[in-house]
Amino acid sequence: MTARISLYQKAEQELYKLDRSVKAKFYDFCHLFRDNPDHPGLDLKPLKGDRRVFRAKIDQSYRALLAKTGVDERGRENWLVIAVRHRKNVYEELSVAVNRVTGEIEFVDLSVVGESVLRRAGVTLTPVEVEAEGPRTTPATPSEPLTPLLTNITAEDLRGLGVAEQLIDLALAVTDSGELDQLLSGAPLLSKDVLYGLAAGMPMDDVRREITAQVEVELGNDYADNLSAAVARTTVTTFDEDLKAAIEEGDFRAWKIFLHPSQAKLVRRHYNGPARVSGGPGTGKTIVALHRVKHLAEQLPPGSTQPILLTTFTKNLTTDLRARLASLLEPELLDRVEITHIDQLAARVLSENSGVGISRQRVYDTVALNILRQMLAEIDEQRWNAEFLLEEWDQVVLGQSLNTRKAYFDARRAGRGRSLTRPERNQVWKLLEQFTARLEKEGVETWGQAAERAARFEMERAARIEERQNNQAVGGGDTAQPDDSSGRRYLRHRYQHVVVDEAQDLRAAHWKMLRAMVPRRPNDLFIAGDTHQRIYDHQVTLGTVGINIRGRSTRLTLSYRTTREILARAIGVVDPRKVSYDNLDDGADTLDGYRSVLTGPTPDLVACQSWDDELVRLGAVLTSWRAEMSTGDNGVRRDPRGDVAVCVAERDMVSQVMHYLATQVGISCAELSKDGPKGDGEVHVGTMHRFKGLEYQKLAIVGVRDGVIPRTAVIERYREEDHQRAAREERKARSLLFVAATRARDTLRISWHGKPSPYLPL
Ligand SMILES: Nc1ncnc2c1ncn2[C@@H]1O[C@H](COP(=O)(O)OP(=O)(O)OP(=O)(O)O)[C@@H](O)[C@H]1O
Repeated sequence: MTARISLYQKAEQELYKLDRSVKAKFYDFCHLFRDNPDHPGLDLKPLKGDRRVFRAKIDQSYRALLAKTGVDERGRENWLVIAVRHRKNVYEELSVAVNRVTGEIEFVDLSVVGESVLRRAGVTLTPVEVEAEGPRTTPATPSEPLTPLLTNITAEDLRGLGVAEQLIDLALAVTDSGELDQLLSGAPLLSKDVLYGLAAGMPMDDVRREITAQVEVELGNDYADNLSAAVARTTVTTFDEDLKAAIEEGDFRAWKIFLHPSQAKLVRRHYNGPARVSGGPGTGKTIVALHRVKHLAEQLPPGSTQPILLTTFTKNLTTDLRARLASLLEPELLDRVEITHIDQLAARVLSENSGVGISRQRVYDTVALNILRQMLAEIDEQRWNAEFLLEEWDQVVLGQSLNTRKAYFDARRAGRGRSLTRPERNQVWKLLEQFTARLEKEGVETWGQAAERAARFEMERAARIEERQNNQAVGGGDTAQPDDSSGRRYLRHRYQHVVVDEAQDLRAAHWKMLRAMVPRRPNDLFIAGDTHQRIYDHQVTLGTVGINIRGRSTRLTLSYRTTREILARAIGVVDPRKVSYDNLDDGADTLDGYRSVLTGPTPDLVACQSWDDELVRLGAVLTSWRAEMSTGDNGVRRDPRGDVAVCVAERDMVSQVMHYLATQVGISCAELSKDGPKGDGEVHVGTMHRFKGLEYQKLAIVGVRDGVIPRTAVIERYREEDHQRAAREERKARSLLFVAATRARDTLRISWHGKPSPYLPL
């Protein structure tokens, strides 16, 4: 009799942690088991508690726990490996169940539960093998008058929210977060999410709406006994296709195979229009966006016309997205996707339309600001300062595509701080006309201007497409006629689907351009972003640029990247009690319920005497990190290249840090540029802006002092003349530090000299 083997997600995670030699033996075990589950060497036996669960021998010390989930049409038995563990941690009471909310197979690992909790809940565990440790726990004793961690919650509540049956009494017996951690380290995902949510103070209704309802499916009456149907609903790795690779590649492959149910639901959902996913750093927004692209690509017919656009704000992130997508998609599916960063896309639209406009060198706002300053000095303009005018131009004039003075007089200036009288608007308009003429004369345009022009071209095209479709509907011509405006493209929408990552930083013009590039129909735009991480000045209400996400917004709350210790401090930086964040629409976004299941060392917050002192201490820490990381599991040496980074608060510090580390400490560095790391130096060094979207195992942030984070001089100046602008600058500085701090996976160290930044949670 042959068998088919699949692997439960939890079991796969357990495997990652085992010694290489045990992994190899497990692989051999699977081969043997597939050929003949009754092979005497495997010693397959049911447990006494749940007779659907069997144990089998991998080697002298390790056992596999398996559930027989059915027999296929060829008479082959289907087995699911639910756990791989040392024999002393195999107990007769272990069981599998089908979750009443998700309909998925669940295995509750009671072997990790703390003694005191087992005792309070009156649970006894009997080791399967005689020579293993004696029974765990004694019956409940009444002498522990401890207050439960979860109060005002009943067993029935937990059951309704989808907590695994075996965990309910135990969860109610837990008295502190340490016990909860221990209990949940072996728990099914939904139970983990629900219980962590409740423990973090999420109201029950929110847990039901944001966690349980997200993964709920309709189940028939016999769901509890039908393991075969339950396996079909559960994400598993099959032995034939993925198992070897999964074992060999370890955790790095996890996200490619297992999406959290709340992530998977977003990936596969049918949306009647634009949809948005939000969530704190590391909650998997990018992963969801990548899987969404895969899902959309799979629905499309073959071809290489790239009907899906995956775009993001910065150039270096497209490199990362491209690499991740290439590892997720077959080449033929990859051919259906274009990956371009948003400015590059705008530039392409402009070059395709170059016959219509003039081509100018594109410059950053800092260059434009200098030109404007110079112009104001030349004409001796004292009433308006350059920063205010540039912002007014970028946000109001360009932001709303205002082409005439009349339009500017009528324009809404919401969020701009001070109001302007009609004569003042007249003055401002005149100065801005002079300024744009000056830019033109110098042969330059800002990226904001370029985006605006590109949006206009695309909107005009969209209008022509619509017109032609209307004509066609009443008996007119073909929609695939050449479009004269570019001469290179046909008159149809560029894309069928657009997926956007880091959405919080896009400009209004970018959104208008994207909106025009894709027809208005289901699944047109999928938008991932977190407004707590907005580090540029572009705040957009999507509704005003024709993108309606109402009723199609979902928030992810579980961080996969950052430890709980790091999150706790990072949340203090954005301080949701003091600062409010938008939801890319008219409402507010929050980080409520944002949590991590990972734990690690408490971040180091280090006060230094001077910048030199900061450098010396940084060098010492990096040296110790290198030593620690170079010796991996089992003493095998490992190259920590690219896993450690130094993030600096001021531009000048990049070269200073790199020079110091290279010459005084002997650590080679790679500067994080707009295109990603330059060279293959061991430690990446860059400014906070460059860290957007990236992650590192260990991260040091240096120079986090008052006056720099935030730039007090700039803020004080604004505070006098433009209150809202000052508040915006402060919020941006908080977000910058928040983005930087949440790039660390395991270890975070923040240092400063002089007075620390007021945003540091000291
Ligand atoms: N289902 C999953 N299984 C395993 N790992 C995951 C999963 N989802 C996300 N991750 C991991 O968590 C980390 C963060 O994911 P991702 O970059 O998608 O988060 P994000 O929400 O886009 O973060 P940020 O807002 O900080 O850019 C990555 O290392 C990713 O591989």
